[in-house]
Formats: sequence, C-alpha cells, structure tokens
Amino acid sequence: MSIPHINLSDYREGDAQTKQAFVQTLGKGLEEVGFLTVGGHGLDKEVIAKTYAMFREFFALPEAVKCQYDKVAGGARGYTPFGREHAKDQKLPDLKEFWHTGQELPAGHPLRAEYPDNVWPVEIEGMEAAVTGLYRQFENCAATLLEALADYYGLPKSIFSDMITDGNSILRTIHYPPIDGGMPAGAVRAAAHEDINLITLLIESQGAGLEILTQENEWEAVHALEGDIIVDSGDMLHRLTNGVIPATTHRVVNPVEGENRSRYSMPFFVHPFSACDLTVMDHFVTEERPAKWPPITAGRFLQQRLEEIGLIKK
Ligand SMILES: O=C(O)CCC(=O)C(=O)O
Ligand SMILES: [Fe+2]
Repeated sequence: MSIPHINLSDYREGDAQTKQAFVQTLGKGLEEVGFLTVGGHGLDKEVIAKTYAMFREFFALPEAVKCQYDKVAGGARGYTPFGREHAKDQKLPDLKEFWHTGQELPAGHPLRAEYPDNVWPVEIEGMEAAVTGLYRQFENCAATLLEALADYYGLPKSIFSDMITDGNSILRTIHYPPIDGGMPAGAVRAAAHEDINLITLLIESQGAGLEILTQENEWEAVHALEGDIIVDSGDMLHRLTNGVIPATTHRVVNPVEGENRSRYSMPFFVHPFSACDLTVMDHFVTEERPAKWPPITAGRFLQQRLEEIGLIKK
C-alpha cells in the first residue's frame, strides 16, 4: 500500500465535505499505514531552510566544541555525539549525531520545573530564535492533526491535542555523516524502530534513505514532495488506541555508492506532558478486544523506552 497524502489546508480552510475527506484520509492512513505525507502544514519554509543551514554549520564544528553541549539534562537537551543511540534490541549504534530542543515555558508556569532549560551553541548566531519559532509551528501543526484524528473517531475534538499542551515534545535535528570504513560494520544510519511518542512530524531531509515496513512486510521508500512533511504514529498512540493505530516500523538505510553524502533531517517528536494518562481509551475497548496494556503515565512510559535505546541509564 502506498503512503497517503493530505493537505492540512483542506482541514483548516475547506468546506464541510473537504474537511470530512481530509479526516477520513488521515484516520484511515494512520490505521492502515501509520505514515502520511502532509502539504499545507503551515511551517515556514524560510525558517526551515535557515534552521538546516545553522545545524549544518554546527555539525561541521570540531567534536570537542560540539561535546561542550553533550549530556545536558542527560541528553534531553543539546548534543548527542555520533554512535551513542541504538534502536531497541540493537547492539550496533545508529550512524548519526543529533541535537535536542525541548519545551520552553515561562517562569511561574506550573509545569516549568518539569523541563530542563534548552542550550544553544554560542558558535551559531540566531539559532535560538529560529528553532524556538519552529518548535511552536510544529506544535500548532501537531495539535491540528490530533484534532482531526479525534474527529475521525467522533471523540471530543481536543481529547488528543490537550495531551500535548505544554507537553514534552522534542525537536531533534539529525546529521548522518557520509559512511566511511571506520564505522562499525553492519551499522546503519537508523536501524529499524518505532517512534516512542504520539505522532512524529518529520521534515524530510534532502536525501533519500527513509523506509517503512509495510503491513505486507516489505520495505518501502518514503518519498515526500518537496516542501511536504511526513507524519507517523508512535507507540503512545498505538497504546491509547489499543493497537488500532500501529506504530509503523521504519529505518534510514545507508546511501548507495555515488550518493555517499551527509544527510540531515528534522523529526519533531510530539509528546504529552509527563503526568498524562496513557491508559487505553474506552473508545477502543470492546468485549472482543479488551485493553491490551495496563495504565501508565506518559512520563513513566518514556523513561522505560529511553532506557531501552541507551539514551538514559537504568
Ligand atoms: O531521518 C529520518 O528521516 C528519520 C529519523 C527517525 O526515524 C527518527 O529519528 O526517529
Ligand atoms: Fe523514527
């Protein structure tokens, strides 16, 4: 099955029929594929280009400079060097380095203490303004998609989007360097995995490599039109919906010969606030399909999964 496409302006600005068609394509697309491409998303093209350019500059800095920003809040913020993260149940590390930006709340906000401060490389001018602006645009886009998903199930409109208000979402900017002989044999840019969070919005990189595992158990390349983003569902949505929405397995394969260049990408992992209840929702529980998982909070669930992928120690 191919990856469906939606245009978010159909939902934001369309008439009732256009909106309904959008909701159907989104809901079915998540249930059947777990990945869609999204146009009309409202993210500012120029800010995206500027952000990519800044991170290209940052990742080109000497390792010793980048490592000043390592281990900030246990890796939740700042820089994570090449070779640290590995997919769940994988021994070999992914061939990537990345930077994390998280939620920023004003002083006095009740959840302020939950979130470690972001850090910004002094070497790159203007990064804070560009990246925090982009973070808000991603949050808006995610909230709208989650409202449309609630419509699909006939649930209260903000049932999913309320979970991400002042949530623990993470913008990850990734650099996959060119492959060289010194890298661990058999390792790949990003080994097969499912995302942990509710949904992920992904600004597709300039560079091929992303593949999903289809329900037919075949790897299929994801192609987004220039300017589109990709949305996929993660483990938290899988759990809330009692498995109705899959967390589709995906990976980033190494480049073929002749295309061995750096690859950059920018996933925005949409997370609830940590006290958010991820108990399977009643809507998805029936006599034939009892709840598959016990109650858990988003914070506890995240903790478990970060331990599994080597980002935090048990
Ligand atoms: O780099 C990409 O295109 C995908 C990255 C990804 O799947 C992830 O970081 O979870
Ligand atoms: Fe992923």
